[in-house]
Order: sequence, then C-alpha cells, then structure tokens
Amino acid sequence: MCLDHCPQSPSPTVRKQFIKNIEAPIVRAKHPNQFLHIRFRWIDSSTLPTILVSFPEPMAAVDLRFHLHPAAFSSVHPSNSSAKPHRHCPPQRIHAAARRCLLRAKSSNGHPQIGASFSDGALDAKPSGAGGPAPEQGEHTVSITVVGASGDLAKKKIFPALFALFYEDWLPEHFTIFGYARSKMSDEELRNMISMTLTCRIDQRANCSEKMDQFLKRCFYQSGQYNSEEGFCELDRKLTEKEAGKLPNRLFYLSIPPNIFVDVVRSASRTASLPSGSGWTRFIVEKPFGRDSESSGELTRSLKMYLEEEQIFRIDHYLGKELVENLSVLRFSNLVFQPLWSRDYIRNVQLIFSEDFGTEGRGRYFDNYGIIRDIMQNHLLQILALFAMETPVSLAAEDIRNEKVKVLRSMRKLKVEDVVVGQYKGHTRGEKSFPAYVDDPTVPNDSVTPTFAAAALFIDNARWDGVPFLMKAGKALHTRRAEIRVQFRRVPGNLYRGSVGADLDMATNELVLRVQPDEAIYLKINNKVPGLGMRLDSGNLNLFYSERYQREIPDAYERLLLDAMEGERRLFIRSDELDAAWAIFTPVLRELEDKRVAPELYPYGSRGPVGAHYLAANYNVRWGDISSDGSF
Ligand SMILES: NC(=O)C1=CN([C@@H]2O[C@H](COP(=O)(O)OP(=O)(O)OC[C@H]3O[C@@H](n4cnc5c(N)ncnc54)[C@H](OP(=O)(O)O)[C@@H]3O)[C@@H](O)[C@H]2O)C=CC1
Ligand SMILES: O=C1O[C@H](COP(=O)(O)O)[C@@H](O)[C@H](O)[C@H]1O
Repeated sequence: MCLDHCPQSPSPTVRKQFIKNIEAPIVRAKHPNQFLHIRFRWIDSSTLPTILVSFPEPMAAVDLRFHLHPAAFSSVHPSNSSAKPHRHCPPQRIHAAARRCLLRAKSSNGHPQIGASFSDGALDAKPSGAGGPAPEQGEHTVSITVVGASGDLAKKKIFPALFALFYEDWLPEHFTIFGYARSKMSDEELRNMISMTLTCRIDQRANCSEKMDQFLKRCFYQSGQYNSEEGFCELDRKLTEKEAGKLPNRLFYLSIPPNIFVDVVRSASRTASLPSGSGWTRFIVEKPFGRDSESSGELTRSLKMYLEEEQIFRIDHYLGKELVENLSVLRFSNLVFQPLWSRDYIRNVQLIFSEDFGTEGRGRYFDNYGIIRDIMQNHLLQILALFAMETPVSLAAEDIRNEKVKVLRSMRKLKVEDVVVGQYKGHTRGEKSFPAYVDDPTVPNDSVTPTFAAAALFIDNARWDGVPFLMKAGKALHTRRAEIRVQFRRVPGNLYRGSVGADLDMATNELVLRVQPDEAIYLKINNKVPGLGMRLDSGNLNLFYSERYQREIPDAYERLLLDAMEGERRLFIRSDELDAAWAIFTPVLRELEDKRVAPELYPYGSRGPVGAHYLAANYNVRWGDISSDGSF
C-alpha cells in the first residue's frame, strides 16, 4: 500500500487521514478470505487520488478504480494535524491481524470514524481523561471493565458479547477485560463464572475451546465497593500493569443497579480514568436512566459533574438489533418506500413487544419501574423515533440524533385515556402452574405496577399529523415477539372491492418488520387467487433473514460494545433525546401512580388485557398481530 512514498501527494497527515477514512469500507466489502490489494496513487498535488482495488482469484481478477473527488477530504478534521501516524497493514490476506489493524475505522454505520478510534484520543480530548493529544506512535490497547461483573446482565450478555467479538477477531490485538464487583472472586473464579455462559457463535467450530481459553486468559477480576476510591485505585494499578506501556484506552461498562451509577462514576473517574494527554476513557451506562424527567435530569447532571457528554454512552440495546439498524436502510435507500412514508399513505404504525415469561428474578427492579419505563419509554420509543424522523443530513451520529430529538419533541405528551395497563395473574395450564406477578416475594402483594401496557401516541408534525402510533408491550404473554407493523390506507375507489370480501381493513397493505425472533421483513399485498374466477386474497412478499442470509446475526450487545470502543455514538442516547423521551411519558406515569390506577389482570401466557383492543378501536385500528379469527 503506497503510504509513505507516493510522489506529488498532499501532506502526509492529510494522506493518512484520508486513507483511514476510505480503507475500512473497502475492506468490509469483500469476502474475508480473499486477498485484497489496495493501491493509492496520488495523481498530482491537487489531492485527487486514484484507488485501485484488485481482487485476485478465486474471484475474477477485477480491478476497481475509483477517482475520488476532493470533497472526500472535507471530513479531515483540522486537529488531525497533530494525530499520530496511522498504523497500517501491508497488502495481505484479510485475516485477524488485518482486521484488528483496521478496527479503528470499522464502526456499525459502515462509515469510517473521524476522531473516534482506538488511537485518536487526540480528537476525543476531554477533561478527566477522555483523551488528550495522542502520543505520536506506539501500540494501542483497550481495557474493558465490566462493573457489576457478578450480575445477571454481565453474565448473560456482556461477557458473551465480548467473547463473540474476540472470536470473530473484532477486538484489537491488545485488550484486557476486567470484572469489578463487591463479591469476592479470584481471576480464576471469574473465568469459571464467565465460561458458563460463553458459547461459540456457530456450534462445534473446531477451535472454539482454544479461543475460549485465549479469551479467558485476558479476563481478570478486582473486587471492591462501588463508592470506594481505593477499590478503583487498585483497579487502576492493575489496568496500568496490563497496559504495559502501550497507549491505553479504557471502557467502563456500568452493569449495576441505577442507584449506584453516580458512585461508580465518581470513584472511577477520579481514580481509574486516564489522565488528559493519554487515550480515551468512556462509560457505558445501562438503563434505566431515571424514573421520570426530574430524576433523569438529576442523573444526567450528576454524571456530567464527572464526565463529559462525549464520554457517556447510554445504551439502549434495541438500537443494536439488526432489524432496528436496518430500519433506516429500508427507509432511506429504497425509493419505493420514500413517498409512502407519511400520513398520506400510512394509516397507523404499531410497535409491539411481548415476552412469554414474567419478571422472574427481576421483580424488585421491575416493581420500581413497570413496563412503560422498562420497554416503552426507551426501546419502543427509540424505534418510533427512527421510524418517523426526517432524513438526516448524513449518517453521522449527531445528524441522526438531531433528527430523533426533533421528532420526539414533536410528540404529544401521552394522556392517561390513551393508555391501558395490565398485570399478569397466576394461571394453571394442564399440569403446569404459572405464578402471578405479585407472587414474587420481592413484589408487594398490592402492587399496581403494570406488566403490560398499550398506548396511542401522536406526532404533531406535518408528516405524521393524525397518524396513531400504537405501542403494546407486555410480559408473561403467550409469545415472545418484537415487531413494527405499518398499516397503509385503503386503496381509494378500489375496483376489486367486491372481490376481497366485505372487510376492507383486511385488504390494506401492511409492512411488517419482525425484529425478533426469526428476523424478517414482509409486505402484505392483495393478490389474485389463480384460476378462472376473480378472487383476491392477501399474500406476503417475504424477506426471511434465515433464508436470505446464511450467517448468524450478531447480538445487539456486540454491535454496541464495538461502537463504544470505536467512539461511534449513533446508537447511543444523547441527553437531550432522553429529556424529550421522558417529557412524553412523565405526566402519564405520574397520574397512573398518583391515582394508583388498577391494572387489568390477564392470565400468565394469555394475549393480554382486552382493554388493548378497545384502545386500538378508539382510533379505528386493529392490532396487526391478531388475525381475523382472533388468534395471533
Ligand atoms: N438483566 C437484564 O436483562 C437487563 C439489565 N439491564 C440493566 O443493567 C443493569 C444491571 O442489571 P443486572 O445485571 O440485572 O443487575 P443485578 O441486580 O444482577 O446487579 C448487578 C450487580 O450489582 C451488584 N448489586 C446488586 N444490587 C446491588 C445493590 N443494591 N447495591 C450495590 N450493588 C448491588 C451485584 O454485585 P456485587 O454484589 O457482587 O457487588 C450484582 O451482581 C441494571 O441497570 C439493569 O437495569 C438492562 C437491560 C436488561
Ligand atoms: O431492557 C430490557 O430488555 C429485555 C428484553 O430484551 P430482549 O433483547 O431479550 O428482547 C427485557 O426482558 C427487560 O425486562 C428489559 O429491562
């Protein structure tokens, strides 16, 4: 790769930054086992390069030639002039080392990161160790500390996601993982604990156990109190030891109950943050981000006493799900949908979440929050924002987040008459008994916390005026599912009205994005039943991921962890987004709680309260997950 000896090229810094910006998308585009040659030829000093990408056998030897427009340089940040030289790979097989080498430019939006990489601490410069000017050269390392390592989320999601990233060679060459919690554990005990939940992404891969061993050897444990500077000081000492003179970057994942977020941030930022002039220090914060506008604002203010907004990565793992990620692609890169995406053609939008299990083991947490805070205010609302936002200026994090904030701020505050709440009760099916929500010993017997809610929301802007956005979320229902349903308007003056039966509702188009399980996109259309007569029925144009893509879908936490390491903030929640989200739900939450509105009881494993149907009917809507015979 011609990096340093290109004649008549622009300044070395500009060249290096430019190469950083373009190489990852190219490298991502091909099969991992192919050889890839990239050559940059600098035609003249007008900064107009030609890039040659050659794919040798087994693909036909094709040379792709790109002539880049000088505008491609416009994203080169001025502060790059002080950036350290870019570590680059020679032309080679794109294998683990090469992928690691290029990791810095490989975040989930498929766009190279500017000022947000393992090595570009300089562009992320923040007080309290967010990263000052990066040292000129050297090897980088990333330390990931899972605070609350003994907990449910850490075991279930975070360590497995880190292992999957390691397994797929997405982690940098030099990385260390630390667990931090109060429980006393040795490194070995942590490793045993982690190993219980690690799985190979594809069963029985030959080198799986070898990879697990390699991964576990990089995992260490530090026990300490969450408000203890000594604990984090000791962690800092161990982190420094592992960083072994390399250029450090630190990521803290706060997988702990929310009441100790601030304690941890205070202690860790004071004692285990990197000093300014070093690499970056970032904190992933798990939900819940407060209980209402006030407490959320308070949490934000407290976190910002110790951190800059750029250091805070508020995670909503639904944003890391493949189908949610695809929503923008579907909208903005398919002409067919663009003209339809408004009140002119869309009758209603439904955001549906259901789980076929209760709050098992999480009753104490859940009773303080309820389903509206647990699912609607964050996961479903985030999907809604992506669904309804205007086209962002670009795929850059701030452009997308600006649009999300705009649409959230255009939303009407939810009214109590537009909400139905429910709570599951015990149920016996055959030999099996299922508990009621209040059977959980950590839940008060007279709890009115909703485990189910349905709501009708509205966006008061030109695009969506009058379109109901219906949400439904519940635990202990009959199925596990998350989907987005878009019901289109009727065909005006439909010539085939007589051929589809009396129910024109059934004859409208519906686009469904099934987020989970079995990711799929399908569009219901009216179709002629083959034969001599003229009869129409509703059929589906299907895109089932399992049929179309022969690859497993990464867990949301993998994408989000990788993005946090890359400094890609697009899938994380900015504080003003959070404020706007709470503003929609806070009044109704307050009213429900002040009045202790009794939830409608529904049997464990059922389809939920019938009230949800009346709510939808108020807006002339029928839930799309219920077929004409009433079944799902
Ligand atoms: N579990 C899940 O599926 C999901 C969880 N979340 C969020 O992620 C975070 C972590 O969740 P989860 O792992 O379930 O939480 P846990 O209740 O399992 O807590 C994590 C760890 O924190 C410590 N801890 C627990 N309670 C207290 C307490 N009262 N005071 C001090 N330390 C305590 C314990 O470690 P030790 O005693 O060893 O210090 C525990 O292992 C929470 O904010 C949760 O809301 C978000 C989405 C899903
Ligand atoms: O955030 C949460 O999400 C889970 C559901 O996540 P999924 O990825 O398994 O769909 C939910 O069970 C939990 O109550 C909630 O806190």
